[in-house]
Amino acid sequence: MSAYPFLKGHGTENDFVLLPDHDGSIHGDLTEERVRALCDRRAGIGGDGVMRVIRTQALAEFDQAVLELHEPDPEWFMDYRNSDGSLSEMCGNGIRVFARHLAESGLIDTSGPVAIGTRAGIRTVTFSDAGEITVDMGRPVLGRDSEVAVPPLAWKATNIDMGNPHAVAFVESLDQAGTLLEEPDYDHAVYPEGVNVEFVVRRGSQHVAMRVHERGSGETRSCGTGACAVMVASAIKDRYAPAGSTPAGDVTYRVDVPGGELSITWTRTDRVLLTGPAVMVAEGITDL
Ligand SMILES: N[C@@H](CCC[C@H](N)C(=O)O)C(=O)O
Repeated sequence: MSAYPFLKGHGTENDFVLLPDHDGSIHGDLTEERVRALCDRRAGIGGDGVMRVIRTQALAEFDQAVLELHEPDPEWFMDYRNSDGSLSEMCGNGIRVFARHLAESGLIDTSGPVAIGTRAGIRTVTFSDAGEITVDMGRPVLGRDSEVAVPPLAWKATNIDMGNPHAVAFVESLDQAGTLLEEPDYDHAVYPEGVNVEFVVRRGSQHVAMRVHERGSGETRSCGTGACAVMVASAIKDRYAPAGSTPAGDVTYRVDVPGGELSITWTRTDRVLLTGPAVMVAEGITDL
């Protein structure tokens, strides 16, 4: 069995195992079963997901094809997998941790914006002097609203795609979501690929708090794409932008998650900018 280097990091306690695989040689070894073993919090390293750090030139055909739809060609690609081994298109906390790792390893120049490839397309990250990282998460796409339920309770859910699917439910109290040990019920016709479900309460003006049940990982302490979906749904509800339109001016919300706090701006040019911390906590060797 080969030995592979790994790193561990988190963004607002949404935690990840990173596998540097610059030339793509471990691709075939990273089975769903191995991802599950790496993410196991008792028998493995533990994490909400695994990110393979690979040069885009070394990507397999499918992911190459995704990136060819987007310009310019980024040097690095975030190959994200949930803790159950399933692939996801995008991870807002993960991409900051991914960028932090590239920066700390001297693999990117952090004096300007850095483009990173994902299955949702290219995302650009910017480093601030204060140590936080801002990700241009692209445009929010609104879909058909539906209902989510934690029986016996059910709520109307706003459908927002941030590169991956989200159902945002405004609740009276975050406790209403219960233990979230089970996946909330959702409309499979609206979300045939599954969905991340966010529960939101208002905390103040342009300030909300959320819990999330992530597709493929269960309840996590934070979700960057989820926080962006929550911000957009809240801004629409607060009439900063009529549904299907953009805000008249840039609008910023604070989004509290169980693992910390994120700041999100929806610009009048329809970009969603996610700002938050990214921390590396460990590194070592694994046989996968
Ligand atoms: N935690 C992430 C999202 C990870 C992927 C998600 N579970 C999915 O399957 O879409 C984030 O910070 O955005």
